[in-house]
Amino acid sequence: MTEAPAEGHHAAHTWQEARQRAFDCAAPIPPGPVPLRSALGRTLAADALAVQDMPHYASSAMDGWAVNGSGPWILSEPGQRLAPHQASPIVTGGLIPPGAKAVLRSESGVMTTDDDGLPVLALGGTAKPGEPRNGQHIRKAAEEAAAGEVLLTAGTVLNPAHIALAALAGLDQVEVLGKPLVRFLLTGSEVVEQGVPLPGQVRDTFGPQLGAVVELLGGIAGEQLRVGDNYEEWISALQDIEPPLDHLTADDPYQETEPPADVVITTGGTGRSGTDHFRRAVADLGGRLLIDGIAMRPGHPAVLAELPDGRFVLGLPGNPLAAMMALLTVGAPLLAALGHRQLGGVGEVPCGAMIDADPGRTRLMPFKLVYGLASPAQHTGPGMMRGLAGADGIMVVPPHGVQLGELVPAFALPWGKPLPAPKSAEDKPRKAPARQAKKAPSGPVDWSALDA
Ligand SMILES: Nc1nc2c(c(=O)[nH]1)N[C@H]1C(S)=C(S)[C@@H](COP(=O)(O)OP(=O)(O)OC[C@H]3O[C@@H](n4cnc5c(N)ncnc54)[C@H](O)[C@@H]3O)O[C@H]1N2
Ligand code: MOO
Repeated sequence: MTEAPAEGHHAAHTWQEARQRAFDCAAPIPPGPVPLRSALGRTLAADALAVQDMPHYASSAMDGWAVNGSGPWILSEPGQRLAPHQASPIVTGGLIPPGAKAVLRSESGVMTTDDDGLPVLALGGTAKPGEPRNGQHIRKAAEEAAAGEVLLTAGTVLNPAHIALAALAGLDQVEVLGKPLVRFLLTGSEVVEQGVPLPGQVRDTFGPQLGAVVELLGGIAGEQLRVGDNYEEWISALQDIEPPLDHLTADDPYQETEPPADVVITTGGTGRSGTDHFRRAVADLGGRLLIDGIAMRPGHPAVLAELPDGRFVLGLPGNPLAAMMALLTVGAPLLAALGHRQLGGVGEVPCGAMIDADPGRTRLMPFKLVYGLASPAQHTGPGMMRGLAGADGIMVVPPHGVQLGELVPAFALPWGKPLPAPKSAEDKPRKAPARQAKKAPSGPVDWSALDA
């Protein structure tokens, strides 16, 4: 389907084309090892095996004495081989000495003397008859797993217990599917990071937000770099957006420092004014544009490029809501492709309003669900965040508009609940024929909640 070009002078992709192109242009990042401390939420690319028996030695489960045979026992030095009727002190987790058959808990034994006045250990205290049974209170070697046993299978999404198990198994790192590392280049000399902005200044919405959204979209949020509106700053930031050298810790075998980014997300500078440098910077670096504008609103100036070193650069418009819509349209499929995931589906919701046509462009409208109908949110200007902050999802309104009650394509927010499942056939609203203006049904819908 070809839509008319969006505002401006260049042919843009449709919303659907842009999503698909962002997904198709990237290949999954190959698997690689990560240290256990970075493995949470990662997907195992290969089975994780026990490096050695677990536990790898027989140990005591109690504080007390390792004993051989029945009492009374003559005490010997800890760690030495025990002959029958010998015992030696041991603590929980201690290595069971050769010859030991069981562990007597400290509360079940007493030190006393034999007929010759020599010190011996005898049953006493809370000891039960027959205590200790053979093997009692000994954690046998390999009782959890034998060396080489598969503990976690490929495909497992690692939770904290999996990571602890891998550590217990003697692993320092695990092989996981690739996950895109994203760095941020936030531009604009009018942007301030804290306090109340003066006229002409604007509070930065991206710094506190983008990393979190990228993580929700399956990326790893890396460093943020800020530059003003000067072209030289822009280009050197895009060239050198690798971490500063003082982050390098040469003696850390697991690299505390970030590896090169897979994706750089820039904010602002996508327009075509003198201070908007995205396209020129990409061209000067020898990169190529993959998406140059999208026939959608808001977010139409979004750009996606690939640099000669393989990094993708996603240019988000400076307007905060526009940037989010561009990120969900282009960034989400790109990160999914790089991260071994499928292109997210687009669902449908019944529309709670009639939305006029806007030839040539798709509109992305934050909506709230009111009695099961998607009602366009208020406060959704490209520079506003209030509508999105309270939204249940985003409607993808086609250029020809939507009739009241008609099903409209929609997607859930990365931080929100999934869209409600479509209702059964009988109570599913009918798809109204496109472009056919119908009168709004005067059915028994209570709109009072919309005023809330
Ligand atoms: N003549 C035209 N002007 C504009 C067009 C157009 O088609 N023709 N499109 C408008 C649309 S739509 C958008 S979106 C913006 C895109 O602008 P840029 O990507 O070049 O972004 P900037 O100009 O740098 O900033 C736009 C706006 O966003 C604010 N901003 C920037 N960074 C932040 C931040 N970190 N936090 C909050 N707000 C930020 C900035 O102050 C501007 O108000 O172009 C329109 N113009
Ligand atoms: O398309 Mo702009 O991105 O509306 O704010």
